[in-house]
Amino acid sequence: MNDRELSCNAGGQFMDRGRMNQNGVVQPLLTDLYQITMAYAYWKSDKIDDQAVFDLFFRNNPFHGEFTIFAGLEECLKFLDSFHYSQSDIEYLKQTLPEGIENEFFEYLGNLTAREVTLYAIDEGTVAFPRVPIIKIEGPLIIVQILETTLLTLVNYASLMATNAARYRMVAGKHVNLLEFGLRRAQGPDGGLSASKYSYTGGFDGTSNVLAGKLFNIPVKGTHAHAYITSFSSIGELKTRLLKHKQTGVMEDLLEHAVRHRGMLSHVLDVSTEESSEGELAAMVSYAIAFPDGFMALVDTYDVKRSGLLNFSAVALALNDLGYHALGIRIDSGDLAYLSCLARETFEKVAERFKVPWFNKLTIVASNDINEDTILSLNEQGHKIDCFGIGTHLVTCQRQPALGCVYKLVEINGQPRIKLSQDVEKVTMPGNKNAYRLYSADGHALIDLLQKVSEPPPAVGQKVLCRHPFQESKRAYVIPSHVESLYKVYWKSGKICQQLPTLEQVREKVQISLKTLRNDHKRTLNPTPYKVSVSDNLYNFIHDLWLQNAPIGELS
Ligand SMILES: Nc1ncnc2c1ncn2[C@@H]1O[C@H](COP(=O)(O)OP(=O)(O)OP(=O)(O)O)[C@@H](O)[C@H]1O
Ligand SMILES: O=P(O)(O)OC[C@H]1O[C@H](OP(=O)(O)OP(=O)(O)O)[C@H](O)[C@@H]1O
Ligand SMILES: O=C(O)c1cccnc1
Ligand SMILES: [Mg+2]
Repeated sequence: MNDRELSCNAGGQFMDRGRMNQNGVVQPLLTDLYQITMAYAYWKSDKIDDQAVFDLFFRNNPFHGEFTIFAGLEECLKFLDSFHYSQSDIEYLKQTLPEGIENEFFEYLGNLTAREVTLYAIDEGTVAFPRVPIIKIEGPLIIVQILETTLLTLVNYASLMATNAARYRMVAGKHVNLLEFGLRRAQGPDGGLSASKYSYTGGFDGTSNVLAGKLFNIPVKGTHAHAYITSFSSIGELKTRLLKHKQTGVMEDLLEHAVRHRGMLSHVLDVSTEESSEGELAAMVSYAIAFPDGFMALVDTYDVKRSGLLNFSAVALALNDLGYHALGIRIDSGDLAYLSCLARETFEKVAERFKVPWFNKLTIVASNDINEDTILSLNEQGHKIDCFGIGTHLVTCQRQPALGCVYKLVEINGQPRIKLSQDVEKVTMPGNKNAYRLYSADGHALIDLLQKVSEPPPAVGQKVLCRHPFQESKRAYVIPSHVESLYKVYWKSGKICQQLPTLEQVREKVQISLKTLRNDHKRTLNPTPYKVSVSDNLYNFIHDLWLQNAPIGELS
């Protein structure tokens, strides 16, 4: 990937020197104004040396599921690495912030970096659960506060998208190809690029988005649109019919071969050539001449049975005469179960009748408003689809458009902080915590456990009391066969401190991590919630602090 081009292409007008490694729109001013006004107020009240700990976590899994895939970490680290306000940022803030802000504050901002920040995170691509912070950040209050919005925007959609894609992969199974076709429907250009990147992370095989292919090294794939077929209305419009034989190099008339096969096929397939579209035949011939080794045709423009499959088979057999193998078809409307079975039957008939066994293996791509439920339903009905092209519902995350990660202050100057709420679900877990995943002997994740950092980590083979964070009666003893400490230090003293995995490795991690989850946590209908717990010590600490902070009402 050429990082400089990434910046130029994706947000060139905003790019400053030193921000070469990331989409150019990701920069310190990509934040909410209140982070900067708070920074001034903190600064004015002499809080510049205060040390804070913030947790970044979500409260509910998306898509009525019981897991989330954590994604976006690498972008967060690049953001920390390049964090500084440029001269023009400072000029803009001077004009924009309310009058009366002291000039020394702007000098302070101009020198601000993320050097004194420490960021802990779980590995990108790992399954994550509600309330277990996926990122924990420590450092000077002003800078860690300022990072809130940008880190959230980098994690929220990335994780939502990777989770959505992983869910599509789970219902489609390992052997079906999944292509992301959503750029035209995505939430703007940047949403489109992120969608392509994180759907690949979540388990898609490729994208139609060419820039995403170039920037992230994702396989780019595609077929053609109905416009190509409808741009031809008769064979008379074909300006060239000639194609070089792959082996002999002799130029031959591809149309002539196709018309001859079409006549024979009409008997084999029991459809009349009269009813099929001549324009469609012409379009397919011309496309085959352009891509003789990659011929993939859209067959639903007029009528899949009466026209598309007949014309496709005729052109594919014509290509075969000239030494080429077609790739397959795409169906973009109608009953995809029925039509894919019809297409496969057609190919099997042609394979047998014309002695072309590879016809059995032609790829059938299906598209058209596909979502998780459509795939589940197609699976139930039985279908012969090898590849789904999925756009709108994947990239817009139609079933749940936001993940809802939040960023909460949990400790300041060594003192825990708690945010109370009428809604117990929204009460924050105070203090600086560590997170562990406890595994059973068969390798499945049993429970996540949060503890105070001062507590010793749980040990293999030793009984640990795991408590529900808020419901006193819910607790369990767990004897782990394996204990995973979930946090690694990813950023410290101005440096990325771990070898960052490639996108490919994060994609693999997703599948490995999902395998550690029991199937009942992953099923689509009424999945079992995965347990997230706190140690006895942390439980008591939370509840004491809660009581200390909750005002006592008076009735009169
Ligand atoms: N066998 C099937 N089972 C369940 N859903 C299906 C099946 N076949 C197709 N679908 C879905 O049904 C919807 C059909 O869309 P729609 O009603 O727009 O019809 P269409 O086939 O696209 O018609 P048109 O030719 O007018 O575009 C799509 O969302 C598609 O993914
Ligand atoms: O359906 P999606 O999951 O979003 O997948 C992408 C869609 O984009 C293309 O056509 P487009 O929708 O632009 O036009 P069409 O519906 O008229 O084919 C393609 O043919 C798919 O139908
Ligand atoms: O290549 C395709 O078939 C494609 C690409 C984008 C949208 N719909 C289809
Ligand atoms: Mg469509």
